[in-house]
Order: sequence, then structure tokens, then C-alpha cells
Amino acid sequence: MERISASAPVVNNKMYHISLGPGDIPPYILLPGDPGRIDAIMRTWDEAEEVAFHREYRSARGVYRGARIGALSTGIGGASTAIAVEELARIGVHTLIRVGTMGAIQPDIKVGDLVIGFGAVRYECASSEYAPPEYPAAASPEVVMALVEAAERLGARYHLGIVASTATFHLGQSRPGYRDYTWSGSRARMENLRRMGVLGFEMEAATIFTLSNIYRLRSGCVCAVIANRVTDEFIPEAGVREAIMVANEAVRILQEADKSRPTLRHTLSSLAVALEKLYGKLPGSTPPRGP
Ligand SMILES: O=P(O)(O)O[C@H]1O[C@H](CO)[C@@H](O)[C@H]1O
Ligand SMILES: O=c1cc[nH]c(=O)[nH]1
Repeated sequence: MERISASAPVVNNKMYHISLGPGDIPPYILLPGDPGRIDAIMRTWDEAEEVAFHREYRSARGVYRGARIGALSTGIGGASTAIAVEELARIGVHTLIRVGTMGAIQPDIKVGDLVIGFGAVRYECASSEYAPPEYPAAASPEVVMALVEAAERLGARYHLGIVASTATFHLGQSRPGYRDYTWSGSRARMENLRRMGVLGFEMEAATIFTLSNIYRLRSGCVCAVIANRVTDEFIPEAGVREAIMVANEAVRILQEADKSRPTLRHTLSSLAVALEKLYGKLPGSTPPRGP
């Protein structure tokens, strides 16, 4: 029987939760929360195949307008999302774009609009197990710029700003609980964040941004606004296809940029490979692995 390390479980060369191993998925990946959104994402690609489906983690790979692209659902919330980022990092994924849905908390944001987050309020709890509260949950500038460029190209109506990632959908987002249970901290949260200019509530961006910065990965987030909490409207799926298209296009933009402008790390590791071919194995050298 295969001996499996309990501290970093890998089963048949696949990460224990996401069921993916090195090479199974392209290093540029879309991260919806909902496994059902993988179908909608695959329908927008020119080539698409499902790769694995274990627990909440459903994955696919394909090609969008010449760009190799992957997708993995994270499930709802920071805990399952942290597992996804941990395991994706170990198999060489370096660029993560959350494609989610959101409840806007500003009155001028319409249901069906998109929100591109450049930072996230860390109410989701999972990131607190990785870094103190002073550590920011910030998206990567390159990914944010690619998302903005993509939204402009596609003529999508978008808002750029800070989002709030919560640990729960109800009390964490100032909704009453069962039998109208509430308390002052929950009731005050939405109004306080609205005054601070925060655009809306979702549940995963802060985890993705925090872990990505710690692990030197790139990340960003585009969400479809399916609800507005001020105007009290809700249209499931409003803007979801647009969010997916913006994320696809951003991956294409990033891949083009990465090809024409290799990073210092990539250049150095390519050099190490070339030297290794000439002179044999160098101590501590690793093959190039994306930007
Ligand atoms: O639409 P997704 O990506 O699942 O995201 C949003 O929807 C879920 C709540 O309904 C949370 O995961 C929230 O972040
Ligand atoms: O209100 C909403 C809508 C989508 N996702 C959330 O987390 N909250």
C-alpha cells in the first residue's frame, strides 16, 4: 500500500483534496466558488474538458482564443478556498483569478455590473491563520490591470475597488439569521463598510489574495453583482457570463505579456537550465515554472 504523508497528503501523485497533480491543469486558472459554474466557463472556451471532481473541487482545462487556461471551483468560504490555493501552488499554478458573485453595498452599483477587486477586507477568518490582521489582502497589480483592460475591451460595465470577504453569508453580511436573529455587530457591518467605500460582500477573495501574496503567486478577482443590498434587488446569474468572459480575456492578456516580458526569476531559471545542460546539475537549480 502507498505510504502517504499525513502532513502533505498526496494520493497517486494527485493532491488529496483537488485530485490534481503536476501538469494536470494550466498554470493560469479561474476560481469560481460554485462547481456548477465550471460548465458555464467550459462553454466559453474553444476547447474544454473536465479533469476531476472531488468534494467541492471540480476542475477543467481548455483553450480560450489560443490561451491555455484552467478552472477549479473553490466551494464557499475561506476554509475550502485556502485548501485549493495550497494545493494549486504545489502543482505549479501561478496565476489565480476568482470569478465569483457578489452582493453590492453601494446604491449606484447595478445588478448585472461587474466588480474588480484590488483589495479585500479580511472578515473571512481563514487568512487570519496565515497572517496578522495588519497584513493586507491585496490583488496583484498585473492581474488587476489585465482585468480592467479585458473589461474595457469587452465593453463591460465595471467598478474597481475594495470588496469585503466574510466568513458567513447571513450574519457576516448583515443579513438576519433564522427567526430574525441578529446582534449589533452584524447589523452595523454593512453600513460601516458602505461608508468606507467598500463595494460589496463575497466570501473568498481575501483568502486568495492573502495566500497568493505569501506564496508569491499572482491573483485577482472579478465578480458579477447578483444582488444589491441597498436597493434590495437579487437576480441570480446576472452578469455571470460577462465576468467569465472578462476573466478569460485577462488570462489571454497576461499570457501574451508573460511571453513577451519574461520575469527575472524566469530568465534566471532558464539560464540555470541552459548551464545545467552544458556543465551538469547545479546545486539548488530548478526548472522554469512560469512568471
Ligand atoms: O458565486 P460564488 O463564486 O460561489 O461566490 C459567492 O456565492 C457564495 C454565497 O452564495 C459565496 O461563495 C460567495 O462568495
Ligand atoms: O449577497 C451576496 C451575493 C453573492 N455572494 C455573496 O457572498 N453575497
